[in-house]
Formats: sequence, C-alpha cells, structure tokens
Amino acid sequence: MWDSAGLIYSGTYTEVVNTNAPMDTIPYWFRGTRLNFAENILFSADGNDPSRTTTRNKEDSKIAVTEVREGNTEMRNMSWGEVRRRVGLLSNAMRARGVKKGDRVAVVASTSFDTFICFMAIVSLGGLFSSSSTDMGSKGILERLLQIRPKFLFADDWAVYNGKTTDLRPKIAEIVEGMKVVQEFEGVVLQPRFAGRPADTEGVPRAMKLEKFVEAANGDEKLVFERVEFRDPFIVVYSSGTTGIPKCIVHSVGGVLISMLKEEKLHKEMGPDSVMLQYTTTGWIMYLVSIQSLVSGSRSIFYDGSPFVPSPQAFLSILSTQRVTDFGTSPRFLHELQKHNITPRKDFDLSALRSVCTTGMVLSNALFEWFYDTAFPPSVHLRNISGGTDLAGCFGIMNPLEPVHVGGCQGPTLGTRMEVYDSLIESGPGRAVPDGEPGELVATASFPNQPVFFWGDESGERYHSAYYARFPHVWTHGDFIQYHPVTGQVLFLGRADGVLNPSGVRFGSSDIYSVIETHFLEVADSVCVGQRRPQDSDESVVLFLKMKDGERFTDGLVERVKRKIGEERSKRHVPRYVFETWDIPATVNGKKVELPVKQILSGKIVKPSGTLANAQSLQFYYQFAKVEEVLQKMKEEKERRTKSKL
Ligand SMILES: CC(=O)CC(=O)SCCNC(=O)CCNC(=O)[C@H](O)C(C)(C)COP(=O)(O)OP(=O)(O)OC[C@H]1O[C@@H](n2cnc3c(N)ncnc32)[C@H](O)[C@@H]1OP(=O)(O)O
Repeated sequence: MWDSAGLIYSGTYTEVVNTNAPMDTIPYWFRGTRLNFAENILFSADGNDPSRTTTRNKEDSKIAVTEVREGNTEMRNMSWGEVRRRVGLLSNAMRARGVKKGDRVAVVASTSFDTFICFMAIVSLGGLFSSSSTDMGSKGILERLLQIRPKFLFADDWAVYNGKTTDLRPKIAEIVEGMKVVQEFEGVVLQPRFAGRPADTEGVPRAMKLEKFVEAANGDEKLVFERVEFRDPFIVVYSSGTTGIPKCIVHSVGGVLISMLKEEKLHKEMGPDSVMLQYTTTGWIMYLVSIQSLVSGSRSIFYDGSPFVPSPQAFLSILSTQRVTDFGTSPRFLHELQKHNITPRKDFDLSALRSVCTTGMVLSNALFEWFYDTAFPPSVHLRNISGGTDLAGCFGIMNPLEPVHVGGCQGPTLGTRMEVYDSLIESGPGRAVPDGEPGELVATASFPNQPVFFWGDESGERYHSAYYARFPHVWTHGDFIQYHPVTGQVLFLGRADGVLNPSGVRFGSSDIYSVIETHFLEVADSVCVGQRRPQDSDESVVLFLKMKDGERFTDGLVERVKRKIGEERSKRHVPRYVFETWDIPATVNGKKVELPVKQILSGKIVKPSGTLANAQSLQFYYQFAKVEEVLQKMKEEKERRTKSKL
C-alpha cells in the first residue's frame, strides 16, 4: 500500500513495523516518515516525488464537496480551489491566535462546510480535531471536552432536525461555563447554521462569530502544512463503556491515512468520478468516512438533518439529482424504506449508483433479500461493513472481487490479522476456534490503524484494559462473529459486551448510569441493557431501577428519568422501557453484570457464570423476554387500581 497508495510524505522508513513487538506495545509503523492529514485530503501526490503535491483530480474548479440541508432547499457546492482557500484562511487565523501543533480544536456542529473547513484547518497545523453532534446534551459534551482540553470550540448557532429549529446558544453557554476550569480554553467560535445569517453571540460568554475569528488571518489564504510523524495524533473520537467517563480514543495521522487509502482504493474502488453520500452526524466515526472519500478526488455530499423529513423520498431524490455513485446508510434506514413500501429503483433514476454501504447494526437477511428483490437495481453492490470508532476503520468489509451472499460482511479487511477465538476462555492465552465456528472477534497482530493512546490516560491502563485485558497481546473487539464455512463471509452475531446500539447509534451504559447516580438519589442501583429478540428489527434500550428502601417507583419517576437522560445525553439515549427491579446481578467482587440480563431479555436461556454472587437474581428478568406481556399486565393492574379507588 505504501508504494501504490499515492501518499504525500517526506522522509523514509527502514522497517515497516517490528513484527516481533507485541501489538499491545503499539508498534511503530513506517518510522521516519512525515505527513499531514489535510495535505493528503486537499492535494494529490506528485507521482515522481511523494513530497511534492499536485492538484491532479482536485483541480481548482472541480466540485469537492456539496452541502445539503434537511428538506433539500439549501444545496451548495464548494470547489477544490475554494476549499483550499478557506482552509488556508482559517488555519492562518488559528495560527495567528496561537494555535499550534498538538493543540486540540473541538466542534459541536453539523456536517457542514464550516465543520469540514475547521477539521482541515486544525489538522493542517498538526493539531487535533474532535467533533460532537448538536443533539448531544451539554453534560455529555463536557465529559469529553474537560478531558481533551481544547483551545477553541467551534459550534453551530442553530440546528435543524426533524423540521424543528433549535437555538443552540443556551447549550453552548452551559458548555462555556463548564469549561471555566480549563486554563488553555480560549473561547467559542459560532458557526452560522444559516449561510450569511450568523446569530449574534449575546448570552454566550467568550464567544465570537466565525467571520470575526478569521479576521486574524488578515486575508492570508496561503496553505502551510505541518508534516508530522506517522504516528502523531490528529483526531480524538469517543466511546463509552459500562463504567466511568468516555474513552478519548486518539488516532494517528499515518495509521488512519494508509487504512483509508486501502479502503478507498482496494475495497471500494473510489476515484475522481465517484460521488459519495454518507448519512452521518459529526458524532459518529462515519463522519470521517464522509471525508475520507475525498482522498481519491471523489466528491462528498454532506447531508444535515433527518433523512425522513419531509419524506424519505425527498432524501432519496438526492441520489438521482446529484448522480450519487456510492451511498452510505444504515440498516435502520433501509428497514424504514421496506416498512413503508418505498422502492427506490422504481421512483428514482439510480443509473449512477454503484454501491450502497450499510453499517452500525446487523443487516438482517430479510433486508439483503429485499434490497435485491425489490428495492435497488441488481447492479448495485450492497456493502455491509463493521468496524468502529476504536479503529477508525473496519474489520468486516466489502470486496469488489467476490459475490455478495446474504448476511454479514463479504470478508475481512486487508492488512489486519483478524481471527475468531473461543469465547469460553475468559482469560489467559486464547485459542482460535476451528474453521467456521463462532467466537470472539480478535486481532492477533498489530495493524496500522490501531489507536495510539487514550487522551489523559498517562499510564496506558485504560487503553490496555479496553482491548488487551482478556487475551494477552491480542485485541479483543467485543463482537461475536463467525466465518461462513463455505463463502468465507463474516457473520456478526452480536456484541459480547453491554454496548447499547439502538438504530445503530452506539453508546455505553455508563452514559445512563451517571445520569441516574447524579440526579436520582432515591434509586439504589440500575442496570441498562439492549434488547433485540429474533423477531425485533431494532434494539430497544431497557433500564431497570432498584429503589432504595422506603422509596417508591412511580410513573412520575419514569418520566423524570427519561427527560433527564434526554437533556443530559441526547434523545437517542432515552430508554424505550424503564422498569423496577429488586436485584441486580453482580460478581463476587461487586461488579454489575449486564451481559446475562441482555441475553435473557433477548430470548436466551443463560447458564449463570460461577463468578456471579447472586445468580438467583437472573430469574426475575426472564419475564421481560416477553416485554409486551409485562406491559399489558402492568396496564391491567393500573386499571384495576384506578377502578378500585373510584
Ligand atoms: C464502521 C462502523 O461499524 C462504524 C459505526 O458503526 S458508526 C455508527 C453508524 N451508525 C449509524 O449510522 C446510525 C444510523 N441511525 C440513524 O441514522 C438514525 O437512527 C436514523 C436517522 C435512521 C433514525 O432517525 P429518527 O427516527 O429521526 O430517530 P433519531 O434520529 O434517533 O431521533 C430521535 C430524537 O432525537 C432528536 N434529534 C436527533 N438529532 C437531533 C439534532 N441534531 N438536534 C435536535 N434534535 C435531534 C430527534 O428530533 C428525535 O427527537 P423527537 O422524537 O423529540 O423528535
């Protein structure tokens, strides 16, 4: 890949990687080379000299990015020339305001041009970019920002989603208040959601408008790229587990670039004529995917808003009007189309469309069938992929050389030694299962896009325990998988941990527990799991509350819990069901155990592990495998009580 990828870099390496170093020591790849992320996105390499750049396939007048806002009424193009000029201007403004290599700039914003320009500007200086979406609550955002301590926060002034317009300034003001303790934080830059109509900064302390911020560049649009070492960091992304604050996962410039080029060139065959529309918010790793397609000179369309408003058809019409070649979406979106009998191939000109990529949750077999039987032209490549934030890439991925079979992903990604380990082995050296049997997804050798560290985790302990605690020197990803014995496709059978995943939006149960622990002192303990039974098309989040002695579980409490989670995290975090429980399974060491509860709710019979201190507690949860019956009983009970009161 190094020789053929077309990277822009300087320096040379003597060793690709030390293959004798265990992967948990995060071996150095391509040591001695220097490169810049933004430079590789904004230019192409000169074929004769990789340290020189050209604008080949990225000519000044060619359209680089298109911005489409909910409802399709706001649609704008930006050429490569303008992108470069605006990145130059903003990066010079940042430099003039003291931003330098290693500094962090965060955004809370939509997938707009402004966010993209900001991303490129900070990384052109050798700084780190980090984005959160506007639907996140201020508490969740602060948990991230207080860890990474950005110099500036770029934030949208307004958001439009589901037909609703929200003034984000009160939320931003709360964030600024929370950031008081961060010495290096210089303030907020408000990005205008409505082009040419920036909101005033009143009510938001330490804020200035974007147009004011760029004045510091004095009109200087010249781009100067700081080439950094291959494994220097350029982005921080986040994931939450079952305990503690979010993990701030730091990825390296070189690792992600080479992995991206591998995906774009070999797995996806993207080129300068490709047009990519990836539906995402800035809070998901798919945002990086919407940027990565630019590396090969493709055009990327940034959509902002709900794909269902004003109608799924309005959203789908972008595929034909913009001649989209590669569309990225989610199983949940395809399911909605199927549910509403929408057949894109009948209603739209999809002659440009080459592929539809789905990710985030398992794509059901029924959707594979529907996709080809009913919905999309047979020539379109259905590409289901799986990977994640932790690797800014994929484990299971598309393969243009082989057929698509129903279920899972076509195969493993190149350059990553992915294996399946026996899931019954809980610790100590792992063992690969015989071919075709299910087990834990692991990586047994270093790959370039391993994250380099977690921000703020000086000892490396959190990093180590996130991936390497189960099997020594082996990355355990947390997915149960199986290679199909005949086709070799990778079947994803579910998460091996308590990560929640409704509609493909992932978050950790700790996001929920911290809200309960902070605001609901009448609750003694809680357990939050995802329920997805064979008959369910999506995962439901179910929260159980154990009340303190003498405290009552009431409808009012449920309502307050849901409201608070919505405010502090996001509406996407709000549990579908909240029930009372009497006991929460825990290990003999007192650690709450979610997995058996999740499995029971999802219709499985669980053999309790010997490490459970209160195995009998599991019995209570079996009734919720038929949650509809529980709800019906509760309703009847309530009616009976109301009647007897009357
Ligand atoms: C390689 C890998 O493996 C990597 C990955 O997995 S990356 C993760 C990939 N995941 C995905 O792509 C996720 C796919 N899912 C989706 O895109 C969305 O669930 C969906 C768009 C399909 C569903 O949308 P939806 O039905 O509107 O629900 P959702 O978007 O969840 O909205 C829920 C609530 O949040 C609100 N909301 C969402 N975004 C908002 C925003 N920016 N501002 C304000 N409110 C917002 C909505 O208004 C809604 O509230 P109301 O009910 O009061 O209206």
